[in-house]
Amino acid sequence: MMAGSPASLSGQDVGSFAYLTIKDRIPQILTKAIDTLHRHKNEFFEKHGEKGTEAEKKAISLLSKLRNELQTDKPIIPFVEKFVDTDIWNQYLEYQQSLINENDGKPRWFYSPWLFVECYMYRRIHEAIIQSPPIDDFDVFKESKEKNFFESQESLVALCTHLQELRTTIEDLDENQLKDEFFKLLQISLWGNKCDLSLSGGETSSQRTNIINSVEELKPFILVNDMEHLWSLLNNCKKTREKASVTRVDVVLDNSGFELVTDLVLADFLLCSQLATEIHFYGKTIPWFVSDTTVHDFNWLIEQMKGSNHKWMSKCGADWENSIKMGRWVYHDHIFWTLPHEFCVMSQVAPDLYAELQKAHLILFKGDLNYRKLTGDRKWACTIPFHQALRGFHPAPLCSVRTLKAEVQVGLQPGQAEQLAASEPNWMTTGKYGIFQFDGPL
Ligand SMILES: O=P(O)(O)OC[C@H]1O[C@](O)(CO)[C@@H](O)[C@@H]1O
Ligand SMILES: [Mn+2]
Repeated sequence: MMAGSPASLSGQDVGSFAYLTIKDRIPQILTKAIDTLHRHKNEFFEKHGEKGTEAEKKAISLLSKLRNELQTDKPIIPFVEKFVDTDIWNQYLEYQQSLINENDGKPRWFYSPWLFVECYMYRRIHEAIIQSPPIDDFDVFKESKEKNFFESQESLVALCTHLQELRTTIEDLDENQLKDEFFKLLQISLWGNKCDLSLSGGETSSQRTNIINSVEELKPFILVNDMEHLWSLLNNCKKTREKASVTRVDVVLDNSGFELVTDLVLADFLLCSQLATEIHFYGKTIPWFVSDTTVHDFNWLIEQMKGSNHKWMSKCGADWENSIKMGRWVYHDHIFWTLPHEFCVMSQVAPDLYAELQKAHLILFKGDLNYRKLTGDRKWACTIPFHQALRGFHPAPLCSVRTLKAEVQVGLQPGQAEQLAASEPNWMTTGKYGIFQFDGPL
């Protein structure tokens, strides 16, 4: 731990959101994963015969064992199955062990940092699956991610229609109108983050109302609003860039389904408004926090949209496929995103990724988990500056776009947190509030 940084959020604090997540939400997610495997039994048999049935049983028994370890607060055990990140994970487990001063103290579910044990849980789900060939490429969360997409159809159609209309008039917009549109699509992408499936324990959390009409009403719930900085930065790039030179915006993606579409709509707008010339996306290499985007989800969603019988939705799908083909959109994978590390160690743990991010003019970090990793998921006072909480993580100008779902928030005005807490004790964890929090030279 770096000197001067506060303790990590953890299940030690009985009654905290971290505690309740480990006690209730995580076991619920495990139970759901087990149930999903069970329901796919016939499919595994049809595909692989007896071997498929055996694999299903094995995966279920590994997950049941995991749930039992968690519920009885057993020590965190090392990973056994060889995978690209197994050694790094096991080293991290040793590091967590080294932080414990007691003799023979072992990292445990309710004792260790919440960020660590929650990431560990998802990595163990992955281990259970890869230990169970031939179903070792099964994504236990795929179904819920797809359901979220289908249940949000109406709102997505409205969003795609809005984007396509905007594209036909974009040339005629003056600077102020363009800025208004930029702000609108940013806010849609922010509120898209309400729809993750991990907070709801894997239950559906789709977008059923037309989000475009809600943007104005939701404005009072934005606690930190640095949208103006994002505009000045990108508008400046646009005005000063030479012909053929690049303005690159990187988006560290969060959830698939509705949220992903809001991110892609924003990305589309950034290119057609010429606020950016290139967009780079980062997704997860393994199924993560239920709804996080993997490359399969990314491609699946674009394919689905392309095949939609709604004219504008299918146009979006086709345009986006083309952006990828032309290299204006680039998708990146990196194992770092599914490690438990705080971002302040990225330059040491994943220097290649850090170097990649340094090429961006602006990085958007979507979602709550990314915010927890940006700030280290620590008990910061709500008023300490964001820059300080980043503890040296400054690859490029960056902005967190997240709705609040964990008890960490920095950079608030004095008194702001107290005022919120007085009227709403759970203001930090319901996803009702959101932030655009920027760090970078102004
Ligand atoms: O998809 P997001 O916005 O990263 O949110 C995932 C969130 O789910 C939770 O883990 C709940 O378990 C949050 O606390 C966590 O940060
Ligand atoms: Mn997520």
